[in-house]
Amino acid sequence: MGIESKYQMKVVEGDNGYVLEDVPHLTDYIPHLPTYDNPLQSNPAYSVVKQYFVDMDDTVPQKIVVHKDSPRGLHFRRAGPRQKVYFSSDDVRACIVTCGGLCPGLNTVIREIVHSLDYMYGVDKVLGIEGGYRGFYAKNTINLTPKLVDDIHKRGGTILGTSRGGHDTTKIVDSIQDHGINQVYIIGGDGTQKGAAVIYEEIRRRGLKVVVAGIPKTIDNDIPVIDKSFGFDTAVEEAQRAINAAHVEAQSAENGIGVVKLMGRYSGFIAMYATLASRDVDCCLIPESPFYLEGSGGLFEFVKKSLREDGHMVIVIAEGAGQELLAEENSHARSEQDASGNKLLQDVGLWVSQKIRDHFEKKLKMPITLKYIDPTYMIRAVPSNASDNVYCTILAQSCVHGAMAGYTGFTSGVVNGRQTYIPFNRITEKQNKVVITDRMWARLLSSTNQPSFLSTKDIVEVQKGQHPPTQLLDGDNNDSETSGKQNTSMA
Ligand SMILES: Nc1ncnc2c1ncn2[C@@H]1O[C@H](COP(=O)(O)OP(=O)(O)OP(=O)(O)O)[C@@H](O)[C@H]1O
Ligand SMILES: O=P(O)(O)OC[C@H]1O[C@](O)(CO)[C@@H](O)[C@@H]1O
Ligand SMILES: [Mg+2]
Repeated sequence: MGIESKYQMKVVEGDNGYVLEDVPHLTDYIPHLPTYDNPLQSNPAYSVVKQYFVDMDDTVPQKIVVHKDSPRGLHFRRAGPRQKVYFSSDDVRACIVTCGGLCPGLNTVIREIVHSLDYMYGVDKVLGIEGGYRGFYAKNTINLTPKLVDDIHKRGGTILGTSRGGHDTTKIVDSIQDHGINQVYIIGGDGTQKGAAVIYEEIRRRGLKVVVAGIPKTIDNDIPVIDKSFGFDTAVEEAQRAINAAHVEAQSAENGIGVVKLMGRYSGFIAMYATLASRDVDCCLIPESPFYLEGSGGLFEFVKKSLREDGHMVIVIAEGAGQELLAEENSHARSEQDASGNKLLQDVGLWVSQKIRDHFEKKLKMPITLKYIDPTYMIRAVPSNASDNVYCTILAQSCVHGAMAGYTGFTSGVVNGRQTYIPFNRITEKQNKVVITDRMWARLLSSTNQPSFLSTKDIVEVQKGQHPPTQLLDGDNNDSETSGKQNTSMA
């Protein structure tokens, strides 16, 4: 096996098409670093566990459904504690920062990093950076102790605060150096991980013995490679309350329609899973599946049919759905961005509700009762549920093991149910989206019986494999079962 560096990517190739996309290590740019026995060796909790330390050669495949002759494909380094560590406990000065929008579980991850560092590795110097990236240079720090963080997992939000924008690489790395920090734990979404990648590069350029480790956070579940992001399950669960309310309202009125808008800027995972979970939703609209209102196979026709058959209906719409329809109508509207450069979306829930009202009440003179529910921030401001708490704990522990072992420039993530270290580039190169030619979307369509909004021409082209490679119809999770996407709890 030979190692070559491609754009700071460590790629190891082996027999039968085996490829390991490895993560950087401090020794890649600082040779002859001293090592220490892992303190877990004398920790009563672990010393009796057989093979607790991860074998250096253990890797995790990205594709788990394979054919007899298919290449073994991409692998990631398996996460977990190593026999040797590259920091003595007394020397570690860690910091934790949370960036981007809120997500259930942020506090759990903070808690578990602090606890893991202290209880497993005897590290008691952990700084909390307040207010996201800009907190490195514009805010005070707080000392995070196991006692201080003991019950923060019961609260929503992040005790450190968060923000968008304000990523000044030089100032951030200067601050890391000034504080003598040598382990940086960065919790955030796709933007945050891009920021972490440039911090890592600058640290490496300066030749510092500082580990940069990311933990992916996003309720949109738009981070690629990993099975799912923490907080997603909680958000889907919380969304059920809004859907239930919409259903009750719709059921109790003549021609009742409940419209629920859920988060999901570019990826409709929350809407898709909330719909699949609920069974009360008749139509789910997501950014990846363009829809139309008028004519055969359109939304109005489906609403009319549902009202005629059931007397009521519930529509779930992801906030990023139908934005192209709104843009067509408001072509003069200025496109605005948030401080991180993310496009600010128009309220599609309000828009579609008004369109339905206009169509049925004004055009068809058919009375309807439409209730629009926008629980947007409610689904992400709650504390994480039990399964997300466990998930956050595992992610945090793995991240700490990797940092202590000297790995850097990595994100801690679960791939096919296994803990891995994934290079930043792989995490940031694209966004994870619902692929509407995947089985999962087909399952949803079969469950709601809603129109697919695809034209016959689209369907024929897809079947013939002639459809142009668009983000809407192509993805590397061509079969969500084979990619492990969202299937950690599925057989
Ligand atoms: N390309 C980039 N390079 C450096 N920093 C970035 C980049 N993109 C975003 N950031 C920084 O990362 C932080 C978070 O980014 P953003 O607001 O897009 O949220 P996010 O991490 O994607 O989370 P989410 O979208 O789930 O809320 C911000 O402080 C932003 O300045
Ligand atoms: O917190 P803000 O800036 O209002 O951003 C909201 C966005 O953040 C997210 O919750 C995560 O990216 C999106 O679903 C949503 O569009
Ligand atoms: Mg983002």
